[in-house]
Amino acid sequence: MENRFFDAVKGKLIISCQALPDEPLHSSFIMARMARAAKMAGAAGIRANSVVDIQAIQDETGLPIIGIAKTDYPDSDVYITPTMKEMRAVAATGVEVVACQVTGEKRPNDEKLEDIVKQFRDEFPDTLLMADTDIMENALEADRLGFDIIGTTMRGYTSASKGLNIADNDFEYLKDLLKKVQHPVVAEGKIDSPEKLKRCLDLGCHSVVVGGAITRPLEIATRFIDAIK
Ligand SMILES: CC(=O)N[C@H](C=O)[C@@H](O)[C@H](O)[C@H](O)COP(=O)(O)O
Repeated sequence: MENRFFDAVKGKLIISCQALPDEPLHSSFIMARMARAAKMAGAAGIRANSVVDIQAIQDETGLPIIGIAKTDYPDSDVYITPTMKEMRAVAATGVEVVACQVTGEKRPNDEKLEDIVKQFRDEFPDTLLMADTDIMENALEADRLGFDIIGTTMRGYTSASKGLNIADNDFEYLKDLLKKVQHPVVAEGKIDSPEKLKRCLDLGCHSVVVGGAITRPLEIATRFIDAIK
């Protein structure tokens, strides 16, 4: 089966529609409506968390989806689709891409990333794999392991990348990453303005994911409130 993802999103915007249980909009119904708005605005794809949200968004939009399952385990800091169990559940929805965290940290149950990739390829040969990375070392490891897409999702969110922002020094890190990896790069994480989206595409990213700046009203409202504090 041909995977439509790369053609569909090339040079375009993917909108992440996510709300965890502790967020005000937590609801598959609401996420599907968010995705409807994203599609109406012209988004080429959606990124979504959890099997139920993914299914609701598939029904609502028919757009290609990057699927994840955020899951906390007591023995690991890796939470984005951390084990083969979540990878399987997400892939079984029929999403075009499954993304998982690649940040060099120990995974739950001591699962090894290399084994997960092999197993996933065996079970889901038509589904693309995206690596949610934080620093160059881990992005290069994902590239070496054959991930189809190198994402910058975790930059600034791990101890190794604390305090860093993808936009630092006019996207210096992204420029370097684009030179060093073989697989297409999808910029994601803290891209919070149309200008930054455009810059990432101009630099050569295959596509860009924007989330909170579009779909998290609490985050958007807080930026306004902070301006008058
Ligand atoms: C670090 C982490 O858990 N990131 C998550 C990954 O799926 C989402 O919470 C983000 O919203 C998504 O990556 C898009 O990024 P931003 O919302 O910054 O545009």
